[in-house]
Amino acid sequence: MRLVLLGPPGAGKGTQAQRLTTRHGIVQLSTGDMLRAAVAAATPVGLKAKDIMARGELVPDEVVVAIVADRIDQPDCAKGFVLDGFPRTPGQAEALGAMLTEKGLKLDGVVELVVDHSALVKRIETRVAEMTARGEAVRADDNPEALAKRLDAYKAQTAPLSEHYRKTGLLKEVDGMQTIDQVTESIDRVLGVAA
Ligand SMILES: Nc1ncnc2c1ncn2[C@@H]1O[C@H](COP(=O)(O)OP(=O)(O)O)[C@@H](O)[C@H]1O
Repeated sequence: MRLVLLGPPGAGKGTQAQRLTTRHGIVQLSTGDMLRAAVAAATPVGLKAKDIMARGELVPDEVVVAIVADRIDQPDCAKGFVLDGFPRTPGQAEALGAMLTEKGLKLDGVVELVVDHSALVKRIETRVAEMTARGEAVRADDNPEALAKRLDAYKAQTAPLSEHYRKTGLLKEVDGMQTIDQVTESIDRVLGVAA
């Protein structure tokens, strides 16, 4: 199964992607996690991405596309994957389409977690408070200024992808305001798969 998870920051993509991996034996490809790993390891990509990410802006398409292209060639992706945080721009969606066509693969679905934007700020504040309480490091972009930018970037560059995938018949919308378990059930339902 090859899936894309769409949804704004704080929509719960990471949580649901994780659940999809354990339930369906596919791998989670989170460009956010891959980029944060590159920043932590101070690789050339990490050095390029660090400040852009901390500001809440988008890393250039060619950087992210190259990372994903390398990753989906790895053997563990053969059984399928769920892309979390990619594609995020029309250019990335086009690059993904080309990449898959070239490999003779296709997407099975694009699941959009539909959430109330006013709830997102609260969710991210809660995530920060919980991580701080556990003594974990908080993400550099989990602050009000960067979050506002991430939401703006989503609205301007990522939200148009819903329309694109609706036209191709791949889009499946799920109410992301339900409980975590209910969202998981709804995803299984729209995909027509049982856990
Ligand atoms: N596909 C992508 N294209 C460009 N930048 C990306 C992409 N994925 C992640 N990033 C960078 O990493 C940051 C964090 O991404 P992510 O972990 O998916 O966070 P969230 O969905 O919570 O905003 C983004 O704000 C952006 O700077």
